Formats: sequence, structure tokens, C-alpha cells
Amino acid sequence: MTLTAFDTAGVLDLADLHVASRIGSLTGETDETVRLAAALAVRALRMGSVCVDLATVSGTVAILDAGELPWPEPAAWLDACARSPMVSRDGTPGRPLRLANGLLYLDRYWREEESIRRQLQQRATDPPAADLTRLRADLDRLFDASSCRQRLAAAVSTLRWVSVLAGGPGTGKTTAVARMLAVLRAQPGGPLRIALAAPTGKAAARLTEAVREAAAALPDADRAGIIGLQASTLHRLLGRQPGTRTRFRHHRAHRLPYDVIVVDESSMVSLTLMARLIDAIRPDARLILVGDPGQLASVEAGAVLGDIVAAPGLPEPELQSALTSVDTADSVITNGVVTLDRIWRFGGDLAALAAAVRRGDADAVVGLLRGGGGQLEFVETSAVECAGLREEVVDSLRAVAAAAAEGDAAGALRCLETHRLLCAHRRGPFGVAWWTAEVARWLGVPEWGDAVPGRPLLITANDYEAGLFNGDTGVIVQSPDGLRAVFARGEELVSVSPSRLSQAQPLYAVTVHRSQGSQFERVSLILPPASSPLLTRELFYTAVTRAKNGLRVLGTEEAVRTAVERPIARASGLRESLGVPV
Ligand SMILES: Nc1ncnc2c1ncn2[C@@H]1O[C@H](COP(=O)(O)OP(=O)(O)OP(=O)(O)O)[C@@H](O)[C@H]1O
Repeated sequence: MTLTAFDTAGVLDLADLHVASRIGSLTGETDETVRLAAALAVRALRMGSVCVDLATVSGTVAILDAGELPWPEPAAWLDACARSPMVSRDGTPGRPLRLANGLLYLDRYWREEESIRRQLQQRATDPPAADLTRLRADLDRLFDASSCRQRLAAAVSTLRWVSVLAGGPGTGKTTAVARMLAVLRAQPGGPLRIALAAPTGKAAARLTEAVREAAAALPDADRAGIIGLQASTLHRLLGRQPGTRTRFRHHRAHRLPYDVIVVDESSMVSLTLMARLIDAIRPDARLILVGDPGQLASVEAGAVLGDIVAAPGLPEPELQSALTSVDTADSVITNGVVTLDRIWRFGGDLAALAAAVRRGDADAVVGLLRGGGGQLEFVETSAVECAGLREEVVDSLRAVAAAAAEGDAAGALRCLETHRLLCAHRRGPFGVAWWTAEVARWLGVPEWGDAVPGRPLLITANDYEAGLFNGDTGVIVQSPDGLRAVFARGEELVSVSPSRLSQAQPLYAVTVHRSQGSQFERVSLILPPASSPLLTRELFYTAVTRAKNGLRVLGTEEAVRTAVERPIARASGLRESLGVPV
């Protein structure tokens, strides 16, 4: 039977089969190929996709011998789905699946995608009024000749309800955000209510600090309304409702009171959360999405930022003409996206490597890694036997311990950022758990021992009372009051009693996912074998861009090439449909 073959091959799991068989029985659909399509639509969500493209799915299922499976012939398969009582094509209510432009969705996800598309397009057709003379004067005042893309981004965010500020680390996104807000505040009208938000507590804390630092460099009159802004998580902004992750206090009938909402790290925002956010924003409020579309996307389905950045978009003559009149129209703007490409913070081989990974140029990546340079090291033999890795890990953690024993909390935290060991996996010989045990062995300490000065910590759940967030990293230090666990929050320190920490792990290695949003002086990356499904371009790019000054990659050439050549193909309809008129 068709479904059994896909189950045996490991393409489908029990949950996919269960949902498909349930909707099959409820709707009276007995055709196995349609049930297979439904199971694949459920599976797609597990893989981060919003829908499944039945015409190409046989080629995108990343398992061995997928081609040998009894895939239905695409045209007949689509036809069977289109006729199925499970599937709505034209909005027939009460059907659990939806077929649109050859893509099969669970209906809820289609509705969310459709809502995002409609609202983005509507907001583009009715742009905000702006005082162009004032805008030009403020752009001239706040941006010099070397910052032309940041200037363009500020102009676009003034002239459009929704804008996207994309760029890799150190390309000046936060600097641009602070100046953008200064430009918006100088436009005529009442005082602006501004909200800053990010998908995680840790990212929100970083955004608060980064905006504060960037605002400090602004002229006095601009600084006042920006420097004290506090970012919150998106869940907090929307008003978490107990017991539910997707229903919020603010929604279409009770919108957020803000005039400008800036969302950082927006590559990590899922389709569902983005749909809720856009629903809750007044049509006459500005949304500025900031992020790096090359990075790992949300754990849940959807890659809305990446979709908007890659979508074709509709012409906006009014916007282009306004941009020309403020001297910024050096390119055609689609969907309000401005990508910053000048790297202000790091350069050299690391920047060249990041660019080659983004382009998907595996030869250049391998060449740069092998070429060495001062910043890059490629260890193609066994990672465990790499003396350089062991020495660096041990030296950096001993330096942390020495500062911690002397009660130098800031020094210990600084040493902790000098090197980070990253893994793709959590488990197995290439995973965090295995490497945590190995590093503890190198150090000669128990992996899960008592709190001792120098023990590095990773927080694994938000603790609002203590002011700690999932992903925060810190260290146990000696203090006059006994042992304290300290964490950096910008220039400030958060200090709590070690007994207060319920959700903390030893920080000897972390996953690339968890490291998203942080940077370290040097990074060592343990790559899994090429057969690992986690090995993707986004994962590799995210790891590479965590390093400020040096990167050591431990793995095979095959693993590097596989990663670089395998972009995560998250299926969605948004990318195509944004360019189609409403
Ligand atoms: N126009 C500019 N002129 C001079 N320096 C700049 C400019 N824009 C940014 N910088 C500097 O470049 C560095 C990185 O900028 P910023 O923090 O804004 O980048 P980012 O894209 O937000 O980085 P990340 O994503 O890594 O946090 C900062 O030190 C900032 O002062």
C-alpha cells in the first residue's frame, strides 16, 4: 500500500499518518494517494515548510532512495487532490486542506499566509503621508555619504507602512534603526509611540542594549525619545494568554497602540506568529522588520522574512518618485526591502567566507578554509585529536575560572566570550551532550558538578523574575557574599544566587541554533557527517557569522560542501504570491 511504503522508508512518521487517516475518515476520502498528500502536508510543517509542492516533493525528500518510492504521477495526483472532499480549492468551508497554485496546505496555514500577503499588499497600496522636505533635511543631517543604504532604509521606512532592513552581522542594522527612528520622530504629527520587539527574551535584551548604544551617538534632540526604549518579546508585546501560544490579547479587533513597531531577528519569526503580529498592528502604524534572511529560520513552520526578501513584488511608482526626490533612489525597491551590504565590524577572510557561503559557492568556501589566512582553520582529521581545539577550550575556560576565583565577574564574562564550541546536533558523537562530557574530561571536572567559581552556565528557560532568558550565558563567581551566578546584560551585570537557578546547564558547547544572535571572538564548529539532515547552508552561515575574529571548522570537505550546497528549501506560497496583484 502506498502509505505503508512511505512509512517504512521513514518519510512519514506516526503523527503524519494519524492526522491523514483521521481527516480521511472524517471526510470519507479513501484514495490512498490523497491521504498520502495529506500526510505529506502534515510532514511539511515538521520540516519547517508551510505547504507541500506535490509536483516536486519526490525530489526534495532528503532520504536515501526516495526516488524508488511509489510516488504518484504529479498531474493525476494534483487532480485527485483537487476533486477530494478533504480539499478546498475555491474556499469551500469546513475542509481541512487547501490547494492553491499547486501547493497543498493544512487550511489554517493557508489562511495565515493569505492574511500576511493581503495585508502586506494592502499596506503597500495606501502609503503613509510624509513631509518630503523635512525627510530630505533629516536624511542629510543623520547620514553621511558612506551610509547611503542606511539612508535609503530610513527613507523607505518613512514612506512605507512595512519595511524590511536586511543584512548580515555588523552591517549597521541597529545603527540604521536608531537613525530611522530619529527620522520618523522628526516627521510632523504627534509624538510617536514606538515598540521594539524580538522573538526571544535574549534577543530583546540585546536589542535594548544595541539601540541604547546607537542612540547615544545621535544628536541631543534625537536621542531623548530613543535611548530609553525597552524591547520586549513578541509574545509579551502581543499579550500572552495563559495556556495558549497562538492566541493573544492584541489582535485584529483590539490592535496594538503603537505607531512604529521594530522587530529584530525577524528571520526567527514563524508564519503563525508573523500572521498574529501583522493582524494586531493598526493599518496606519509602521512595521520595520530587521534581520538576516541567510540565517536559520524559525523552529516552527515558515520563513516569512526570507520570503519577503526573495519575492518579486509589485511596482510602486509613488514610492520610487518620493525616493528620487529625497536623493535615495539608487535602486528599485520591492516589498520595502533594503539590504545592507557594507560590513562595518568585521572583514578579512571571515567576511569573504560568509559571503561565499551565502552565494552557495562551495569551491570558494573550501579554498578559503584551506587557504588558512590568519582567521580560518580547517581541521579535516579527527576533531577529538585536534590539539589546537583542546588547548583553546581549556585555556579559555581556565582564564574564566581564574577571573571568577578573584571575584572579577566582568573579566570572567569577557573571557567566556573569547571562544565558543558550536555543534549542529544536540546528541550523538557530533552533538553538544557528547562534547560537553569531553570538555569536562579535558578540564578534569564533573560535568554536572556543584557550583564552583568559573563554572560556565547556559540558561535553558526564561525566568522573568530573575531577569534571565533562555539562551543567556553566564558564570559562577566568587563574591564577598559567597558564590553568585553572573550574566552580562549590555554594560550591566545580572547577578543571582546559584541556588536560584533551576534551568541551567554547563556551557561547554552549544548548538548553532542556540548561538543565533550572539557573537564570539573565536568559534570552533563541529560539523556532523555529510549524511546529517541538519547540515544546511543556513546552519553553516549562522555558525560562520558567530565568529568575530577567528573560525576553526572541524569536519570533512564533503560535509562542508554538502552544507554550502544545501539551502533549506522551505516550501511556501508567499514568495510567489507577493508579486501577484490582489
Ligand atoms: N554608517 C556607519 N558609519 C560608521 N560606522 C558604522 C555605521 N553603521 C554602523 N557602524 C558601526 O558598525 C558596527 C556595527 O553596527 P551595528 O551594530 O549597527 O550592526 P548590526 O547589523 O546591528 O550588527 P549585529 O547584527 O551583529 O548586531 C558598530 O560599531 C557601528 O558603530
